[in-house]
Amino acid sequence: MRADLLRQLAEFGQENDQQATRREERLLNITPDTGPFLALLIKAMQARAVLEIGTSNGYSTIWLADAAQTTDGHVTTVEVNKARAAQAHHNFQQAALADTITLKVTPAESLLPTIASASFDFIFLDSDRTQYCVWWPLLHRILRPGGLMVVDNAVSHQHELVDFLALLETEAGIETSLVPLGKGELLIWKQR
Ligand SMILES: C[S@@+](CC[C@H](N)C(=O)[O-])C[C@H]1O[C@@H](n2cnc3c(N)ncnc32)[C@H](O)[C@@H]1O
Repeated sequence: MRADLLRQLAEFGQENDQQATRREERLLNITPDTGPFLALLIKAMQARAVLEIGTSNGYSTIWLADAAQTTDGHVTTVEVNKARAAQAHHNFQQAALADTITLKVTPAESLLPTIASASFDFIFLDSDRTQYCVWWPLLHRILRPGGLMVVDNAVSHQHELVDFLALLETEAGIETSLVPLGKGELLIWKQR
C-alpha cells in the first residue's frame, strides 16, 4: 500500500513539474531510484536519527521514514514553504508514517543552530544549494562522528556545488563519493 502511494506520488510529481511554468510550482522530488538507495543506506548503517532538509511534498521523506521504521528510528524534516509542508503533512498521514516523522515548517537556517551537536546519524540535504557552504559548519556539527550525509543534485546541478565541494576538500576527517544515480548523490562520511 505504501509502495502504491510512492508510485502515485512519483507520477504526480513528474506530471506537476512538466506542467509547472514557475520554479516555485515545482515539487522537484528525488527520482524513484534514489528513494530505495537512501533507504538502503539508512538500513545498512542502522541509522535511527535522520534529518532531511527540503521536504517539498514529502516524497523523499516517505522513503526515509519507511527505512527508519525498520531501525526503530525517526525522521525530522524541515520545509520553509507552508503550502508544500501542508501537502507533506497530508502525504505522511496517507503513508501511515505521521508518528515516524516530525515536520518542522521553518527555514533550515533557523532550525540548525538549535540542534545539539552529534544529534543525527544520517542527513539528507535537498534544499537551497546557494546556502550549503553557509550551512556546512552547522551540518558538520550536528552529524555524529561516523554519520553520513547525502546531497541530492550533485550531478544535475554540479556547477552550483563547486564551492561546496571545494570547502569539503579542506575539511579534515571527511570522505566523499559521488554516486551517479538519479540526479547525482554526493555521499559525505564524517569519519570523526
Ligand atoms: C528539491 S525540493 C525537495 C524535494 C524533496 N526532498 C523530495 O525529493 O520530495 C527543495 C525544497 O527545499 C525547500 N527550501 C528551500 N530553501 C529552504 C530553507 N532555507 N529552509 C527549508 N526549506 C527550504 C523548498 O521550499 C523546496 O520545497
